[in-house]
Amino acid sequence: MPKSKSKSKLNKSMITSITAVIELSEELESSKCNCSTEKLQVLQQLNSQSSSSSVIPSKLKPRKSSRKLCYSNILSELFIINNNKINEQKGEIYSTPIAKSIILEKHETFANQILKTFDKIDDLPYCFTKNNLQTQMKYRMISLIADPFSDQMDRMETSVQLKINLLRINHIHLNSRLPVKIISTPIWTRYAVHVVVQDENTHCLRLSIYNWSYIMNTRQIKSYNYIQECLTRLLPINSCIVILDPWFKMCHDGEIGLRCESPNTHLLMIDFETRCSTSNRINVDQLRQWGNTCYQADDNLGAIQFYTYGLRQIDEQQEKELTSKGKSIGPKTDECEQHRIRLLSNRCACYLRERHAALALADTSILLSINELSHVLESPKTTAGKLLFRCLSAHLHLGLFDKVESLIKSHKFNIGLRNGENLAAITILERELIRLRDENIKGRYDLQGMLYEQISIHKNDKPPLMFIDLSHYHAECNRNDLFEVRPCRPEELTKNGYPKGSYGIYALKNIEPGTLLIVEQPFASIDNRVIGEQRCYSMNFWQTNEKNSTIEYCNDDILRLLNEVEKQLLIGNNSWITFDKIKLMQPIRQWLIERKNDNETEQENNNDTSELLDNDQMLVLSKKQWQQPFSKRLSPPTSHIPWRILFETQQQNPFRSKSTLGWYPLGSMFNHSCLPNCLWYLIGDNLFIYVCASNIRQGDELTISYCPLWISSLNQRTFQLRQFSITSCRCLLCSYDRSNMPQYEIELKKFSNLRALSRQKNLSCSKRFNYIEKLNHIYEFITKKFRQRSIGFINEFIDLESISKYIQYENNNDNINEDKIQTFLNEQQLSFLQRLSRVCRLTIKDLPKIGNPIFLFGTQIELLIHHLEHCHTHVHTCDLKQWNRLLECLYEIFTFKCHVSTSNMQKTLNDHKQLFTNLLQTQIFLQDSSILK
Ligand SMILES: C[S@@+](CC[C@H](N)C(=O)[O-])C[C@H]1O[C@@H](n2cnc3c(N)ncnc32)[C@H](O)[C@@H]1O
Repeated sequence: MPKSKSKSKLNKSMITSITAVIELSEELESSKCNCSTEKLQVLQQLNSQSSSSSVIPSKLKPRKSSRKLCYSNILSELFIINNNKINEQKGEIYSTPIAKSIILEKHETFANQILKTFDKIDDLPYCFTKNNLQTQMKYRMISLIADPFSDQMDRMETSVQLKINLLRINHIHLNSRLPVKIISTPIWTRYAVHVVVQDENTHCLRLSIYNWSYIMNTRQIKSYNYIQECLTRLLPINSCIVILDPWFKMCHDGEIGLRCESPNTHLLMIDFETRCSTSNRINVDQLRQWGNTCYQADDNLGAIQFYTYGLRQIDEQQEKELTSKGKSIGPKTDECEQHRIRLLSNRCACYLRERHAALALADTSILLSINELSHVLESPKTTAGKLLFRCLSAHLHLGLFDKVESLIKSHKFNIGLRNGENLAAITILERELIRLRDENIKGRYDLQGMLYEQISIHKNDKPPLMFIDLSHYHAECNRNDLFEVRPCRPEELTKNGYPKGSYGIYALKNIEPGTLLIVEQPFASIDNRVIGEQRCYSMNFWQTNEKNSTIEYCNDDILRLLNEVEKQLLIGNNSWITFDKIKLMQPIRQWLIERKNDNETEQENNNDTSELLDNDQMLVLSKKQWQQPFSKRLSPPTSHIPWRILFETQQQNPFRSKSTLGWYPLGSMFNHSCLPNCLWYLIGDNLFIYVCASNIRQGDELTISYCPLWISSLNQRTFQLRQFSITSCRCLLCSYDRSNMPQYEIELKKFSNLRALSRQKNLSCSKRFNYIEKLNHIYEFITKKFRQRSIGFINEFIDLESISKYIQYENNNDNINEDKIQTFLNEQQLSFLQRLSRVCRLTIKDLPKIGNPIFLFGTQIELLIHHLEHCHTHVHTCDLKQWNRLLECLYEIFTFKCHVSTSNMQKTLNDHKQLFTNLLQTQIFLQDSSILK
């Protein structure tokens, strides 16, 4: 494509984006939808044939990761918040509240408008919601306590009671409470629930509840109907709630209302809680049914809550009966026990689905504590059978393989397991037990099988239920005999440019390439493919610096993952083990240390001690302390953690694949290097990290790459690393590249410009060839000029090869350069192995011992395989054998010895081909630069 044409096309697309943004902005401004703090806007309808990308401005499309916008000025305009209005009214007391009828009428109009919007969404392909994360960054808190309700009750008791006409506008009333009654049906927009509330004086206000775990999208995406059902259970008309630290504000739409940013900590569902815990209001059966409804919708947090209410009611009933009979301990009634077993079994299923195996095991422990099981097994057969399996699964998930084996063999389990339908299941269980043991103890995984499964799962397939579908479940593996997680020493911090207080992973021994280090299951994860099919995109933005108004934004999937993190914490809060898992992740760890320092400083000040521990000493002390797990009975050092800290943790998280985004606490202790010695990939949501470089000596740091491998441009790598808060990487590659600036970058830029030109469609063969010759010239130049670089220009090598291959298969209609082209291609082919060896820093004498196997990881090996398959006649038989040995060795390393290659050349080639085809389809760290392939 000629330069001018491509430029005009670019301009055109920019104009489209800007126009659409302005249109959107204007629509937002003039919207009649006055009752909402967020306004739903629908972009013009696509005609059914046109692709989404032609209409949605590219800048509006959700990004895979959070990054700075180049259109920040336009967006600043678009998102301008009417601060003036807010400031005008700051602090004023709302002494004459607006009439109830007006508020209710507005609410109804809004409800109708929202309904229409939801209707419209079914017809319209895309819809955008703007979502300002500023308030979440400031006010949203994540609860870390076991019983949030009693914590809220405690806070309520010590707070001052307020009424609506005593509230100050734009003010957060700390240490206060506002008891209110629900007087309208709640309305759900995608981010908030709006409802009208009334105080004891019958004064009314709109209350907007944001970030409510009951209805938020987590790993599960909740349907509109399901959310409506939840809301009728949670906020029925006339029910009472208490708002803690009420925030009364002028909203963006000019309306005055209450805003609750952190309902899990600030909204006391007093009526809901009483209804669920008092047996004469809602009975155990009803609670179980509500739990089952949640469970069917895969809302396991909701289900756990209802089953727990049910169990509590049974306990209370029993206690009451016992005290009324004057007995301290007496026989439990059969009916009660049946109820209890059912509830425990169901709750256990939820815990297993959410991978809280320890909690699941606690729920099944009733089975282990009963000596004579026949009594339990008299309960409906299916319940008892299920509970037995759940008990075994919980043990399996915890890696207690020997225990599972002995339980299966034990007499008491046999009664329940060896009958009819259970027999088949037990056979499967016994088989999977062998596999899981191999995975956990020997680190042997069927990688190719797992990858294949991953690509063959259809996008809309629901993930299998883990406790039944054991074949999809994989054990964790942790070779902590080979490495340690420890704070970096001062000299390591300086050398690598890591921030103060950084941790890293260090080898405890010399480690061979192809050694598996960890297979980790996520703390929380989401399937990020689902979101691509959602019709509603939101622009989640926040200002990093209020003075210069830099606007950043992130994708919906990041918010969904953070909601999932919160959900995991809420589920696991009754055992501190859950928070314990993430407390070492950098931003969380630092926050805890800062808090500890603050608290101690405060204490010291109070004690009037002027002598403070110096900072470094404090860090060392704190680190030791954080490394120890919290005792089960002790609470974490803090009852709430700001959501912002979780957000920052996510900003440093490199672990995502084409299908999954997750938190891996151990994996996230690895630091980055552009020339790493370890590789990682996600298969499903299992994270694999293994050593792939040679020469790892005891004490060496083990590193991974956070960005795609083999990007030659230092600028590009720096840009990518910035999203992980790494401003200037000091690895070997970056240091070398930086020392050769600016020429280094200029030459690469020349290469990439020419590459773009050579990839244009509809070029004549000779023109394309012209570009290829120039490309080759630059490639040769940089290869020589920067020969001291630890690794050659792999991506440029791949590009050149694939463009040359393209020309080989292209119809050459102008015969001008035919001979020249053919000669060039022949030479390229003949010199391929030599050039590959040069770029991957292999020397023939090294064969089959590879200098550094990691250099061959990527599309370059695909090219090698292609070459050996199609051009083997050019290769000397003796050399061919050596290359085959090299490939065999590499295959073992890349699959960390899970798959052994045979000396059958064709098989080795096929194995590699399959592995890399599958990795390319599932991972994002391998760039498929061969676009013309
Ligand atoms: C996923 S964490 C890695 C573990 C972390 N060092 C810790 O102390 O827990 C990522 C963070 O580590 C630091 N980091 C990792 N690799 C780095 C590098 N090559 N240069 C500078 N900082 C790095 C950055 O602060 C980054 O945001």
